[in-house]
Amino acid sequence: MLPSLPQMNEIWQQTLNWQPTQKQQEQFQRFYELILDGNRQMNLTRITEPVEFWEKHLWDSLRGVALLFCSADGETFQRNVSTVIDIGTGAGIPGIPLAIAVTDSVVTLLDSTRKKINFIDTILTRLELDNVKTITSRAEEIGQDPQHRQTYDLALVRAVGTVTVCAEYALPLLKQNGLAVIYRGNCTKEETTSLENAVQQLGGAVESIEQFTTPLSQSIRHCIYLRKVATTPAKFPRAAGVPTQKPL
Ligand SMILES: C[S@@+](CC[C@H](N)C(=O)[O-])C[C@H]1O[C@@H](n2cnc3c(N)ncnc32)[C@H](O)[C@@H]1O
Repeated sequence: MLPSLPQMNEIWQQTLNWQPTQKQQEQFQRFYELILDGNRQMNLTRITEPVEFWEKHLWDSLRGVALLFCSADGETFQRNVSTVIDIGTGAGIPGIPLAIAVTDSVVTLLDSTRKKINFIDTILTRLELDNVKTITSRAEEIGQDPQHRQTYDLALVRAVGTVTVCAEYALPLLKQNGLAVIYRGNCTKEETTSLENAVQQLGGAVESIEQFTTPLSQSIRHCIYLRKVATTPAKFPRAAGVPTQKPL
């Protein structure tokens, strides 16, 4: 018998002022089971224990986009988030938890590894998700493709590279005033300084850096929020591999 994810409704309520419906809870469970199953063929995640999966994958994914949920006084912080891209999605994290929770957003999952996108394509129907699109490509390539460049309201990047690399991947894809969320464990002063310099070149600004503690293991996490404040110069993103080899 496959292990069951915990419900954790109280924690969802306290941290996001939101609780999954029965259907969403079932979708989270199915996502978890499909990942455990997929893990037998390829390396999708090392986090397989149900409580840890809930906290490190599901809760962490949605905590980073807390601004999409209603605050305690009923206000939604940011309403116009219809197009979302998850850059370097791997097994669909954080994009699939977001697509399950926020059904009126269309979430594009991007990864350069065809095997991972093929896996996601096979699970989307079983998750009953019709608000998800997938692309096998590199962020450097679609960032220069007019069909994608400057078309997204929100870009998410988790565990893909250094903060400046993530900024170079995300900012070209955002519409004016769009928001990038870079999920991090740590965030050092040196990283913040190099990030400030990089985002200026990319037409962005560091809006905020949030530190928070995870609700069960009490680990420290950071989310860096970048706002697109100007057009990104045409030379960014640079050719495939250059952002990592020569970070801004
Ligand atoms: C460590 S995994 C993180 C997966 C997921 N975001 C998570 O948090 O579990 C990094 C993923 O980014 C993808 N990736 C790395 N560089 C990329 C690029 N330039 N464009 C698109 N995907 C990239 C890799 O193929 C890999 O699946």
